[in-house]
Amino acid sequence: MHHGCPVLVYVQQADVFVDEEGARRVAESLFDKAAAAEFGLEGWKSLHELNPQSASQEAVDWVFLVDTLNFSFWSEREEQRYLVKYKGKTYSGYWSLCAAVNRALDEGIPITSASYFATMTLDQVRHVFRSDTEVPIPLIEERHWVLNESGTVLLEKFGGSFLTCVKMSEKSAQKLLRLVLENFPSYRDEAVFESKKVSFYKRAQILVADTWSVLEGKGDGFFDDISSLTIFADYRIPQVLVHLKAMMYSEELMKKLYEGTIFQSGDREEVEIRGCSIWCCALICRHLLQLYERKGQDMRGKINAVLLDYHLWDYARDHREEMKDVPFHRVRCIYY
Ligand SMILES: Nc1nc2c(c(CN[C@H]3C=C[C@H](O)[C@@H]3O)cn2[C@@H]2O[C@H](COP(=O)(O)O)[C@@H](O)[C@H]2O)c(=O)[nH]1
Repeated sequence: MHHGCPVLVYVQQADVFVDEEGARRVAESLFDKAAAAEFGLEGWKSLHELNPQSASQEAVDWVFLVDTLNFSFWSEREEQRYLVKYKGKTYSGYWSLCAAVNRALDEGIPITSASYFATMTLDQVRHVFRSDTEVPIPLIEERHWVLNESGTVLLEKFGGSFLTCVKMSEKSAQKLLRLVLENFPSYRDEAVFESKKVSFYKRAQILVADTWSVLEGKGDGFFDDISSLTIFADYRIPQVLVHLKAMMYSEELMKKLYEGTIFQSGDREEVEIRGCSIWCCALICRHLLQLYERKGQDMRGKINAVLLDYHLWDYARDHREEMKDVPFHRVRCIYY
C-alpha cells in the first residue's frame, strides 16, 4: 500500500444555494395567481402605463431602445437616486428610464428612431435622460456609446427598425436571440465560471420577451419557442428569490452584500448568484406546471420563465419595504 501524501483537492466554497423545498413552496403560493389574466401576456400592457399600448412598428422600436439601455439603475445610497418626473408622477429605477423616453417623445425628440440615436451626441443623451434630482442616470457615457453603436447597426443591417430583425427570426425566439447577439455587441452578457464559458444574455432575452409582449404574442410576435427563454438574471430577481426563501446566500456573501461590496462582472459570487437564480426559477416553473398537470390542466402556453420573471420582478417592485433586509448584489455594468 503506497501512502503518498494526500492530494489536497481545492474545492471552491459555494456561496449561493437553491432550496428545492423553498422553490416548491413559491410555486404553490403562485398557483392561483398563475391562472389570472395579469400573470399572462396581457399584464405587460395592462399593469404598466409607461409601456406602449399599441403593437405598431414604433412600439417595437420603443422596446428596442429601452432594452438597449435597460441596465444599472441602482444607486450607491438609496436616499440619493436618479428620478424622473413624468405626467405628475415620479419614477425610479427601470421606470425612470421609460419615463425619460416618453418625456422625450412628448417633447418631439425622435429618441426611438435609429436615425436619431445612431448619431446622438453625449450632450443630447444627457438632455434626454436628465434627472429630476441632483443624481444623474448611472453610466451616461456607456449609454451614449451603446445608443450610437446599436443605432448604426440597425441602420446598416436592418433598414433602421428592429421589426426587420424580428421578421428575419421566422417566429423563433432562439433565432431572434442569435440575431441580436451576432449583431449587437453590447448584448453579449457572458462569463467564465470554473474555466467554463457561461452566458446569461439578460438584455438579449428580455428584448425578445418584451418584443413578444408588445406584439401581444401575435403575427410577427408569435414565437413557437418562447418558453425556451430563461428568466432575466438582473439584480432584483435574486433579491426576491432570497426574500421568498427559494435561494440562500452563505454568511460570508451576506456580509459582503451588507457592506455594499461592489463586484465586477464575472466575479465568482456574481456568476453564482445569477446562475442559481436562473436554475431556481426553472424549478419554480417546473413545479407550477406539475401542480396544474395534476389538475389535468396543461398550462405550458401560460406559464413560462418569461411570465414568472415579469411576475417576480413586479412583486419585487411592489414589496420594496418588506424586502429591505435582503441586499441585492451591486455590479456597475451595461448587462443588467
Ligand atoms: N428580471 C427582470 N429584470 C428587469 C425587468 C425590467 C423591466 N421589465 C418590465 C417591463 C415590462 C414588464 O412588464 C416588466 O415588468 C427591468 N429589469 C432590470 O431590473 C433592474 C432595475 O430594477 P429596479 O431598480 O427595481 O427598477 C435592472 O437590472 C433592470 O435591467 C424585468 O421584467 N425582469
